[in-house]
Amino acid sequence: MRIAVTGKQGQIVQSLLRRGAEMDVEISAVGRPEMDLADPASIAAAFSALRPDVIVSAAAYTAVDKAESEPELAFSVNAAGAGAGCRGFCAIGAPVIHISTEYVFSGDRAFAYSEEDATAPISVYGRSKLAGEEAVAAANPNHVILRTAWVYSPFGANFLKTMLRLSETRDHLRVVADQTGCPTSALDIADAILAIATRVVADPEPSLRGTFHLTGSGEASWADFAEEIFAELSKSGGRTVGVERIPTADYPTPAKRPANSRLNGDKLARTYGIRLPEWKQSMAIVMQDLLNKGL
Ligand SMILES: NC(=O)C1=CN([C@@H]2O[C@H](COP(=O)(O)OP(=O)(O)OC[C@H]3O[C@@H](n4cnc5c(N)ncnc54)[C@H](OP(=O)(O)O)[C@@H]3O)[C@@H](O)[C@H]2O)C=CC1
Ligand SMILES: Cc1cn([C@H]2C[C@H](O)[C@@H](COP(=O)(O)OP(=O)(O)O[C@H]3O[C@@H](C)C(=O)[C@@H](O)[C@H]3O)O2)c(=O)[nH]c1=O
Repeated sequence: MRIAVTGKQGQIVQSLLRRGAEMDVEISAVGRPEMDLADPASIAAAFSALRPDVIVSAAAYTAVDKAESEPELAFSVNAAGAGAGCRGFCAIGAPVIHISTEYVFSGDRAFAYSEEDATAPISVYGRSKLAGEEAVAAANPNHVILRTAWVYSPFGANFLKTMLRLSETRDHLRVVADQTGCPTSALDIADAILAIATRVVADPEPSLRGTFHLTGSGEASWADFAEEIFAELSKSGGRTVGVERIPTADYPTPAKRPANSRLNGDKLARTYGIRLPEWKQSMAIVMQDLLNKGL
């Protein structure tokens, strides 16, 4: 199976490339400078040379706070760019697996969100990703949209690496405790993408298409996540860092985040038999990876 993925340095791209190398799957990463999602002409040109069996649409404008002051760029990459990319993919005839986010929801409800729940994004990033889902679905009926959340990995920028970096200069951090979700390892997402790709390439069954939720199992607040990171760090002989649990109101940011970021993964479990491991288990693996590299 040949896979093309958009983006080069992103967490999910890098995780897919690692898993692809381990499992001997051919994966081509297509991204800047040759392919810029803000430049539709570059998308068509980049894909005309490729003949993948499946495309993973993983590139996105992911700077949640910055998007509030750059809405045009966020929309051109996450909505118009994602849609233009998928029209190109559709011409190739390949199915597309598009990655989206729980930030398409408002976070106002008390339970984990299902695929049928109404979307109502509260940030520019969330609105641009929702517009991207709509553009992808309109461009290519042969699609799987995977909504995930709170992604971390040994690669790129993420909350886990931010906590480790900040802990180098501080023995105490203030972290919000009233937003709940589930931390999700990009390596686990890569495993799921490869399993889903294998199925959609081989089987035209309509129920394998559509929107699915995919996060680590269990739940946490950002403060729980930070405490677990520092517990792992200290277990490995590293620094001791205290976490002060604070309300969102005490950590003002340009973009609003959903109070409830939890996603219900039952549909994916039912359809594909995929459920990701408990988040603490996966986090320990990523921490070990980073600590082995001396980070
Ligand atoms: N991070 C998270 O917590 C979550 C992420 N998601 C979604 O998952 C997907 C992957 O996220 P993640 O791996 O964390 O992303 P990263 O922020 O790690 O990387 C973003 C990727 O998008 C590429 N990119 C950004 N702008 C452009 C552009 N104009 N043209 C081409 N490529 C571009 C980057 O390119 P380059 O290689 O040049 O740097 C990079 O490869 C995204 O769709 C995101 O919305 C969903 C839920 C949670
Ligand atoms: C650095 C820091 C953040 N926080 C809070 C702010 C915020 O509410 C929360 C997470 O902050 P971040 O900016 O790292 O996370 P954020 O960029 O909002 O993460 C999101 O990224 C996009 C791409 C997604 O799709 C989402 O699923 C989600 O993972 O932690 C603290 O409370 N203390 C701190 O020291």
